[in-house]
Amino acid sequence: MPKIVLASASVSRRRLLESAGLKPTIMVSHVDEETDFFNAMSPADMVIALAITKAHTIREQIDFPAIIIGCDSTFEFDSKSLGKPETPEIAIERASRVRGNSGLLHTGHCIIDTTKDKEISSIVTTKVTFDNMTDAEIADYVATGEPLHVAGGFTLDGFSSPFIPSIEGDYTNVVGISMPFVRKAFEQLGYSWPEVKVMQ
Ligand SMILES: Nc1nc2c(ncn2[C@@H]2O[C@H](COP(=O)(O)OP(=O)(O)OP(=O)(O)O)[C@@H](O)[C@H]2O)c(=O)[nH]1
Repeated sequence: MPKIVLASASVSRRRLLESAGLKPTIMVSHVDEETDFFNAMSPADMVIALAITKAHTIREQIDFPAIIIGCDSTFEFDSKSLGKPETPEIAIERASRVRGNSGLLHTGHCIIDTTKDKEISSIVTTKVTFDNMTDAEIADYVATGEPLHVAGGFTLDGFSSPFIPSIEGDYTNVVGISMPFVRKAFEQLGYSWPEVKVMQ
């Protein structure tokens, strides 16, 4: 039985898999995402390219039967990709722009079955709508530090949840990995969900 390997440093992704009963082995790809090559792509193309790169980077490092899952998320607003804000100033500027508006949270997924040499890659997109946050609410939210390290600078399941009245599409996709997509991908690879849950 192959191991499930999550090619990600994301605690949110690990938690999503584990809370659905999966037992992933974590292997961080350390892929450099901030290159001109990726930044020149559209938001949707970038997350697929990065998910594939992360999964293949780990593919080259392992010699045991595995199903490798690579992901990348970004928030598309005004046709631009808003990744992790990294600084409070950028986080405040972004929140001021997206308040009262909607954007698209794209997550690229790449799933490689090394035992069958098969690979499934796809993007899942969720529309996220923000309430009108006051300047004080934005400052208070950014001061938590949480938005600095997440795509788009918001957390649907964290401190910004009071400011997101609606989403259209998959909730888990926003948090970091689309679990309905993962289940379908495993089915396409020939594994039932109960089988997947005993892989480790
Ligand atoms: N909990 C939570 N995390 C979010 C949300 N939106 C984005 N993220 C996280 O933001 C991060 C997006 O950055 P990525 O570059 O895709 O992933 P990473 O965390 O750098 O980890 P790698 O896969 O190793 O690159 C991921 O960890 C997502 O789980 C959200 O609403 N809730």
